[in-house]
Amino acid sequence: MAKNNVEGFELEQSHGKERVRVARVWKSKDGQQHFVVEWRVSINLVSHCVNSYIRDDNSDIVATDTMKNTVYAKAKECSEMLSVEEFAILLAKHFTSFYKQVTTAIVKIVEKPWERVSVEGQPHKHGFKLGSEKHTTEAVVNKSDALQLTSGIEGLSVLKTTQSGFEGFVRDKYTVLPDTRERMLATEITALWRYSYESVYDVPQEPFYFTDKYLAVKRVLLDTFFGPPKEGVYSPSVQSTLYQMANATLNRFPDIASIQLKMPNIHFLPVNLSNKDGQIVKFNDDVYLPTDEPHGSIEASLNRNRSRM
Ligand SMILES: O=c1[nH]c(=O)c2[nH]c(=O)[nH]c2[nH]1
Repeated sequence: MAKNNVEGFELEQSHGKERVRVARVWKSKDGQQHFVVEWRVSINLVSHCVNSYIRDDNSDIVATDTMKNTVYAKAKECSEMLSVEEFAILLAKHFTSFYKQVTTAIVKIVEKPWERVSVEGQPHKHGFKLGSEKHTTEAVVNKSDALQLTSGIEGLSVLKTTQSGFEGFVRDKYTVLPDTRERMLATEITALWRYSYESVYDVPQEPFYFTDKYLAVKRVLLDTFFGPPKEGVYSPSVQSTLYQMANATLNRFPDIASIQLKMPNIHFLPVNLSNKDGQIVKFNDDVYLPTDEPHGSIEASLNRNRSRM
């Protein structure tokens, strides 16, 4: 936010355009294979335009309509396919370098998960279907090209039918939940990690560096959640599993400085049914009532100790 003292008050302001949708198609050299991304872009500019608030003078305003058009113009200019992170940095850098009054640009993008389909066992040249979890990013760039870059995953729904329990928690007069070493564990992971690059010039230039990193982080999160394919891994709580996932990510990726994970505990309730004649359904880790609310909310972030960076 830009801060100004005006008429005895402190005014903080920024403006931008939210949810600009763009899709971009690239073609292989021979034109045969197509690639597509669909992005939802939100731009927020911190700029010196206090006169628009207090003097009805818009001469310093970058119109939000212009910001929207810039998304399409820059998408057109990108003749080579690039990662969502690179596009966010490129856009943010444009705003801070092109407009003298813009001090900081914040660009957030959510990528829709279009995935190439296979038909008759072969990857289709131009056919895609929508997947589930989304790749997100936020680039904050200021005039001196300082960068804060975060990426994330939204809506990664996972479930395991065993190797989960919860016991030894606080027990008081309101507690009814029994201790268990056998339950279903289901969650929808939201992850947000911050890269340690501090300037737009520090960012690795290898093509798809951040796309590959996104896929690798997702792999580590999932592998840690599930454990090995045959035996799995026991989860004593969502808290413990969340910590293991965050810890594995920071250990594996030196250029990730911190990670935040949100893992709601989505309950699958045991079904037991009886009537006056007796029991109809006796729960034996088999029939569940899936729910979406209420759900437990468990979140934490893990940061590298600054002294070790
Ligand atoms: O893994 C869990 N963590 C909790 O904090 C909690 N609370 C609860 O009722 N069930 C669970 N499970």
